[in-house]
Amino acid sequence: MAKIFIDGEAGTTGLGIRQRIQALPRTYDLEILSIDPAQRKDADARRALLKQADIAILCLPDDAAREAVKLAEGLNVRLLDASTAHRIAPGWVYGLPELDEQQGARIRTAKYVANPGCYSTGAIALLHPLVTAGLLPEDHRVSINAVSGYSGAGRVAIEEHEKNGGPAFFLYGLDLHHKHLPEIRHYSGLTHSPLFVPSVGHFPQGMIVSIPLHLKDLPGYPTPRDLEATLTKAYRGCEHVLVLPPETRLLADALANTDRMELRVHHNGEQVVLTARLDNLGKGASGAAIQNLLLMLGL
Ligand SMILES: NC(=O)C1=CN([C@@H]2O[C@H](COP(=O)(O)OP(=O)(O)OC[C@H]3O[C@@H](n4cnc5c(N)ncnc54)[C@H](OP(=O)(O)O)[C@@H]3O)[C@@H](O)[C@H]2O)C=CC1
Ligand SMILES: CC(=O)N[C@@H](CCC(=O)OP(=O)(O)O)C(=O)O
Repeated sequence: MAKIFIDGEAGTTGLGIRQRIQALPRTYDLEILSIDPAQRKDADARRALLKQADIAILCLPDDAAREAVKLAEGLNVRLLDASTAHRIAPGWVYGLPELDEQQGARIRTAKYVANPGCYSTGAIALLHPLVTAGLLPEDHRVSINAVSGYSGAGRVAIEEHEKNGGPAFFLYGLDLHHKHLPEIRHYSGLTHSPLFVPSVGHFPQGMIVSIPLHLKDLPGYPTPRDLEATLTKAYRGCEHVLVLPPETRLLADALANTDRMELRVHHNGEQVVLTARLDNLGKGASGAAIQNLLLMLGL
């Protein structure tokens, strides 16, 4: 039986992971080690559970995640970190199994796996295959727009939205230094940091990441079909990522409570908008963590 400790189990991501583990078939034989809620921030109590666990999933703010890694030093436990702390850190494997054909195998044997950011999952899934195929030059200057459900900002924001009605819609990250940019740049293969404008709508779960491109600016003037065919080939056989035909209207929360992501190439022949739709708490967080956990366990 594999023992799993979810550090930060009571938070938004932690809760989603616990519910998903509990819903897995019993034959997977997983045991969740839970901490006494009164001791959830006590370093000794956390280390004691890290010592017993085969895998610990860190669902903590970045500083607390870094602290957990220190607490686990010298122990046999493998770590899956949902925070932003280790996404491009040396020695950590990026937990996006669909990144390329080897990524699943890298995750399977890794001691340290970093779960991707929600926006990053959509952006990298759209950009990486196009850069790899040479359709998008590495030094192309890319803009990314995105909207997330309010659960993306954690428990305190959820309470604010649900108690006070919350704002209908807002842009944020307007200093243009969003915390996901380093991983987006690193794993998409771009040499320039994209211009990224995230936003939040007054709906709990869901996300659309969209990337506009002028095809005439790309080498060889590719067609929308070239882009779609490249994405389709990259994700053939992937259970959680689907490349689908364009739509005229895309609802941001249509995949709420699923662990899927849908990619589309919308176009008018000369201009395209690539879109990734997902649940920020599903493929954008807890669903991805379960995918990684099962890979790490060889299940
Ligand atoms: N929400 C999302 O869509 C996504 C979130 N993430 C990442 O997952 C991590 C958790 O986020 P989220 O679940 O939204 O956040 P929440 O605020 O909902 O939950 C964080 C949890 O961590 C606990 N905690 C805080 N400090 C410590 C500590 N020092 N030791 C132990 N426990 C601690 C909190 O307890 P208390 O509330 O009592 O302080 C809370 O239970 C973050 O790094 C976030 O960036 C990743 C992908 C998406
Ligand atoms: C709506 C909202 O605020 N979203 C968060 C990102 C979600 C998240 O916490 O992502 P990671 O921890 O995986 O990086 C933000 O923009 O900071």
